[in-house]
Amino acid sequence: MTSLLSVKNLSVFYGASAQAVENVSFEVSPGKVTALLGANGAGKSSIMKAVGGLIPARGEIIFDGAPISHFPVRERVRRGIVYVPERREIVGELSVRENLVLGGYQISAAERRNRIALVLDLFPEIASKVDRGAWRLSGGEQQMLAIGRGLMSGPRLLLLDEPSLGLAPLLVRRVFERLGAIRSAGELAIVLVEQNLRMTMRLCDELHFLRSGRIVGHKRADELKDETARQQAVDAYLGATESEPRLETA
Ligand SMILES: Nc1ncnc2c1ncn2[C@@H]1O[C@H](COP(=O)(O)OP(=O)(O)OP(=O)(O)O)[C@@H](O)[C@H]1O
Repeated sequence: MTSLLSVKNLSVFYGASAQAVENVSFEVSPGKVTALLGANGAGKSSIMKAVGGLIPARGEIIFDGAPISHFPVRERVRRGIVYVPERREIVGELSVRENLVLGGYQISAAERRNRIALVLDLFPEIASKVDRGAWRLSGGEQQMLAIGRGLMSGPRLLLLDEPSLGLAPLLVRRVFERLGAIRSAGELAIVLVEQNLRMTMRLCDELHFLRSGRIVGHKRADELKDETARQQAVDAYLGATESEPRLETA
């Protein structure tokens, strides 16, 4: 299958000498979920932000056959790439609806109304609170709003940075259920950064393991179906030399 996203020899530097990502290459096919796994500081968010255009990077980023490295965020969003950041960054002072409108700032008013209806359909938890201040939502609801806002522009590639961060296990399950629904609905591809390996396994097709800014391993989800295989992958790619491994296998 032709790739939707092709990342080639991506490197990210913070300052002249601090290299956070080193020659990372991977492909994402339309409609597939790709996970980036690794301990804290491995470079996962930096890769996502570089693809989303939020930070500068070296290397090639090809989206839908076109090089996009020189495009600003706005143009990447227009082409269908949306980054949903790790800490949600919803605007608490605005209502749930207004937050969704922000996500659809590039589309027509009619399209925006349709998209809001679709998002609220997908996330009934926030549908009943659509005219309330977003600050009143629970952590899980805020995460749903952040994902919903990401969906407003009708993306073809959603970059989801730790959607389960700080959520109780039941809410993690709910968020992942909805991601499963988004996934089965169509051609939307997702690149997911997650610490929860078990949930990620259920959702994703491909997994890339990162350590110190490099991809050190790759598995298809079907190669990691049983606990032993998962543990072996964690030990081989993430475990021993990381000072602080933080990958939930349960
Ligand atoms: N704005 C920044 N300025 C300087 N260094 C940074 C900046 N952002 C990240 N880094 C460094 O780059 C490296 C990779 O960070 P990054 O946030 O990409 O890792 P991560 O795998 O997403 O970590 P986590 O799971 O903790 O979010 C780390 O060493 C981090 O300290």
